[in-house]
Amino acid sequence: MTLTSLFLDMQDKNVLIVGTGEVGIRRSRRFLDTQANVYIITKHIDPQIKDEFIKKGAKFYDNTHLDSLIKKCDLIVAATNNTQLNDEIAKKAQDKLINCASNIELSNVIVPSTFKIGDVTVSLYTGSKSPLMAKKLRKKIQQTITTKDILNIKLQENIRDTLKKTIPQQQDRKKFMKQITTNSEIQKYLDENNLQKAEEKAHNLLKEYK
Ligand SMILES: C[C@@]1(CC(=O)O)c2cc3[nH]c(cc4nc(cc5[nH]c(cc(n2)[C@H]1CCC(=O)O)[C@@](C)(CC(=O)O)[C@@H]5CCC(=O)O)C(CC(=O)O)=C4CCC(=O)O)c(CCC(=O)O)c3CC(=O)O
Ligand SMILES: NC(=O)C1=CN([C@@H]2O[C@H](COP(=O)(O)OP(=O)(O)OC[C@H]3O[C@@H](n4cnc5c(N)ncnc54)[C@H](O)[C@@H]3O)[C@@H](O)[C@H]2O)C=CC1
Repeated sequence: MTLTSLFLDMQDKNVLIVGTGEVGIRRSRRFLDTQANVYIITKHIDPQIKDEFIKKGAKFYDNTHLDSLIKKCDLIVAATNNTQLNDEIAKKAQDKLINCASNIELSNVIVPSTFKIGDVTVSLYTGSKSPLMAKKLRKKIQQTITTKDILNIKLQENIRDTLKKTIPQQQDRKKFMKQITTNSEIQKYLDENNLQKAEEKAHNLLKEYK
């Protein structure tokens, strides 16, 4: 296993997408949403999608700019339906971050199946064995994360700031945090979607703790 999972901050990074079929469009949207500088080489694109992407800051080019854009960019996505061309692009970009949609062997970046709910991002990968199962598992996992989980995260975010100022030892802060996730009154408030009451109770517990 030579892969590890990371979250990259793509803001202001230069990303080149070659090809604007299903995959190229999907990848373009994904990187535009991270506020990367997205450069797109296209032969043909739906004018409505082109407008949407230009509004989000994308810049469009034809094939003659391929070499100079590879040089300029940090991450390259080869997503044409010409697999030979994708391979050539990937080989030229071996010292960059490269996602070759048609050849995993030439990729050093995998685009996982991803969803975001509240402050949680889940990304999963089936080892290039089954993108369809990745999609199915994504939906399955999506259903298991509840509003209450998201509220627990918000509660901990709020209480962590106060804890760092009031409880000096990290191990003690951890103990207190665990207490919050198991306190039945707090959890009942979160069941009722009442974050404010849960916070009040947590702050009261903190006062008692000291
Ligand atoms: C290696 C990888 C690429 C990479 O990282 O660049 C890759 C490769 C390939 N996928 C192919 C096909 C399909 N891909 C999808 C869908 C997704 N594919 C995605 C990721 C990945 N796909 C990476 C591995 C992820 C993993 O293993 O977990 C997802 C998760 C993320 C995303 O793309 O945004 C997204 C689901 C998003 C979601 O909804 O969650 C569907 C389903 C559909 O379209 O509905 C099909 C048709 C069914 C099928 O063919 O299986 C083919 C062509 C095969 C052929 O020619 O026959 C190749 C190339 C090859 O296998 O050679
Ligand atoms: N990684 C993934 O999730 C998936 C990968 N694939 C693979 O990725 C590749 C792309 O798949 P799709 O987007 O579904 O194909 P598609 O057929 O929808 O789109 C291919 C695009 O490449 C463009 N193109 C072809 N030659 C070009 C050139 N010289 N310069 C610029 N653009 C060019 C075409 O105009 C077209 O818009 C295929 O090789 C396919 O096997 C397919 C499905 C999913």
